[in-house]
Amino acid sequence: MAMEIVEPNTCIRGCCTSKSIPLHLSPSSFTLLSPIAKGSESVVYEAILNGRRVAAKKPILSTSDDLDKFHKHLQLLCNLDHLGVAKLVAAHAKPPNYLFFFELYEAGNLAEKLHVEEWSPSVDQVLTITLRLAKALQYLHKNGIVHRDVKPANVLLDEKLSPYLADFGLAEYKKDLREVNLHNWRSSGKPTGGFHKKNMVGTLIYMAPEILRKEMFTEKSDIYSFGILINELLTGVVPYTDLRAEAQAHTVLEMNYTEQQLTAAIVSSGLRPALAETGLNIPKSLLDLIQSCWGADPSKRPSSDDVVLELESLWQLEREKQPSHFLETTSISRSDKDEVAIKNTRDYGDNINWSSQGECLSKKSSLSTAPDLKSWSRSTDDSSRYVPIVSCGSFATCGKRESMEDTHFLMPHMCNEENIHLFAIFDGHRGAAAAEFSAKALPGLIQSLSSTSAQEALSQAFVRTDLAFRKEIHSHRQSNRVSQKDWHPGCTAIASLLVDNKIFVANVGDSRAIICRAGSSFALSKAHLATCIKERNRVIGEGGRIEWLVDTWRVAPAGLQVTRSIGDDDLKPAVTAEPEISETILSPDDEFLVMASDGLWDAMNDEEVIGIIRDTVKEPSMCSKRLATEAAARGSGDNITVIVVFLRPVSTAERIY
Ligand SMILES: Nc1ncnc2c1ncn2[C@@H]1O[C@H](COP(=O)(O)OP(=O)(O)OP(=O)(O)O)[C@@H](O)[C@H]1O
Ligand SMILES: [Mn+2]
Ligand SMILES: [Mn+2]
Repeated sequence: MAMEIVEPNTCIRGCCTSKSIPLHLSPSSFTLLSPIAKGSESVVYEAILNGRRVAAKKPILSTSDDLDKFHKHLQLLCNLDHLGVAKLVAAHAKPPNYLFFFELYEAGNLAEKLHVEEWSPSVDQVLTITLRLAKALQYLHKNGIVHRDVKPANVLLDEKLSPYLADFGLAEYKKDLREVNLHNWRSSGKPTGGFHKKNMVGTLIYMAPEILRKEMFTEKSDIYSFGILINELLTGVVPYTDLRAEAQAHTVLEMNYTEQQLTAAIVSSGLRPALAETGLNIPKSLLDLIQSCWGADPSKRPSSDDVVLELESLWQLEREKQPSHFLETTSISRSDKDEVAIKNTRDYGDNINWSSQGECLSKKSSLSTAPDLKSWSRSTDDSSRYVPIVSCGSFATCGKRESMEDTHFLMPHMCNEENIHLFAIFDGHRGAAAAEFSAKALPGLIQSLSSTSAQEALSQAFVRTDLAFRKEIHSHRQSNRVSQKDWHPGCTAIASLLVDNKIFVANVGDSRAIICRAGSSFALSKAHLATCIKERNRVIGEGGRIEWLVDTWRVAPAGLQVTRSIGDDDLKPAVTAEPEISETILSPDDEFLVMASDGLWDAMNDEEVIGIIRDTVKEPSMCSKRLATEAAARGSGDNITVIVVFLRPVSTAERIY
């Protein structure tokens, strides 16, 4: 879509110009939709520009200095054009709207990908990503620009997971750096927004020692940050929070480093994040490269040209190793506890993107009625009530299985409501289609039902997700996009909705949720399995068949162990999507909530789960990761997804160090 350029194509002051990027936009050409992220210096929205989905970055402009900065930022962005740099597609530089429009990068930023989704890239992926980013840095440095804020949160990913360097809010031309360096630049280096703000000491951990000492900033400082970033990609660990690297972790953990102490240790004692371990197929020369990038002396660090050359040769070597690598991964065997009686069922609908189908439904339903989640709070109008302070994290792994059929989402502060949070896990069977669809469809449906009670909204949303998914499958079957006519994918679903001091848990299937209350476990849901007499009778009462198949009671003929689910078209209505819902009032006794798919509960009981969280650093995603890893180590053969939600504030020291 080519956008019209109105001449003269300049900003209102005349200082920004571009041949290809439109700088005049009529107010009707764009619409801001929901916010994607709130940074320290801007809010980023999903937006529509001339009918196309884009990201709109709206800087927070409060002083005339900020306005000067906006123009400088725009001048710089107008001059950038590189495959590895987030693309500016248009800008609006007139009062009252100052907006940058960028290409929308669907997979979000690299920090969230690593630490929220717990993505662990292969060495090959790390090399592909870092090579592209190194080329972007090389391009900037060649053009006399230093980025000054290189970190995973400022790397955006498209759906193919190709990286784009973003956020030029602190970037400067080298020629202007002298002046900037004289200015106490730290005043502009605020901690970063969103996920980071909650979890770490801002940008500090990516800053080169010379900057921490408040000396000159050069392009070699970008190289330092880049070294930290490569290592973070390889380890999946937020710098200086590593628990696996015994020696360093202990200094950092036990000494309760403050921001200043950490700075001092980086500057004077050469403290660095724990280096990735060679054991994991990581080439030694990559580790050498990281260490030379984060060396203390800037003049000894490689230039971006050097880094590109080195990464290019490593990437080549890795490519040559590829074939044998593939052989290794395909020889893993599959053991399907749930699906012994089910024919091989994967891949039939592989050309369909079930996530985006679900998302469509979610969008449609949330647009149809303006959500008013506050109404759930209003119904409990005791103003003196206790309200938990929530922090959440998750971890998901496919474990010993070949494919991942679990999905989940975390929506703290849903729709920007301070005290409303939604968390859910879906465990797919007979393929991942239903789980992928439901994880995207459910949030919008729940929002659209905010005019009813919280229980009713949950219940209706489950039922409607099920109906919509089965309708979708049906229509694909009709249009022959699903090649296998008797393919009936399904999933379990568990959703916890926190509204002020109440928690509502809706469940179908065998995922579970518990809270730790005054030190003991308290179940918020119960599993729906054919081994449970009440469920068995219900299924039979609704015309279903229960048989002893292979090793246990199952719903026939498909052989499903769970008696409630979303999808499973062939077993409806007996295998219902109507959830059981519990309502629990929270008090200061309640420490944390744990939700997990059966992969966890098969390997440990409630007390063990609570015990493990007790002796893990109080950071929810680390707790989730430890639980899942422990369950896998104990032999759980299934996909494992864990969500941990702390219901009381944990001190920064407990959380980070
Ligand atoms: N084009 C985009 N596509 C998708 N997501 C984006 C895009 N631009 C920004 N985001 C999201 O918004 C977040 C903040 O963007 P950005 O870093 O540009 O803002 P900022 O206010 O400068 O933040 P910071 O706090 O890092 O200074 C990013 O980390 C990313 O998650
Ligand atoms: Mn940023
Ligand atoms: Mn920024």
